[in-house]
Amino acid sequence: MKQLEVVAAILTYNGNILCMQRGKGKYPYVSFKYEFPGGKIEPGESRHAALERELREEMNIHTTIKESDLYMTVHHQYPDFAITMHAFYCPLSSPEFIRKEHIASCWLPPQELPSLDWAAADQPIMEKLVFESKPD
Ligand SMILES: Nc1nc2c([nH]c(=O)n2[C@H]2C[C@H](O)[C@@H](COP(=O)(O)OP(=O)(O)OP(=O)(O)O)O2)c(=O)[nH]1
Repeated sequence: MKQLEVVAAILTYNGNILCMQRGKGKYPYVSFKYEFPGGKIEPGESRHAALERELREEMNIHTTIKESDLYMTVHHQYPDFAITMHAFYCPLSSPEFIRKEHIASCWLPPQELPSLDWAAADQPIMEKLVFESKPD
């Protein structure tokens, strides 16, 4: 079974989180799902360098990711492959980006994240963001 190692960014600005919608792809269960932008780590690449590269390539976002900003790692088994996904927290100083690969995007406050149709691997990350945003 193919095993992917993926990095993804929880991009935040003004208390909102950037949600990106994938287009149609090879696998129906990830097609059109919402996700955190990122992608596969290339051989020899560190996690933070991979994520910085993906954000530049996919969105023209130039930012620095620190290993200490790791928010959560999830393992998920899809029908045709398994992924390990490392999600990094990444506050932005500007909400500007170019949507090069996704078909839609939106900024949402954490409590509204469950209104979108997320990729299954993202579900635990999304739920943690919602939980941690609740007042005590
Ligand atoms: N980037 C990203 N990928 C995710 C997330 N959740 C999730 O299940 N994935 C899956 C979808 C893809 O099958 C895989 C790798 O992401 P990717 O963006 O490089 O995938 P891709 O297949 O579009 O890339 P490519 O092969 O065309 O280069 O991880 C997520 O939140 N962000």
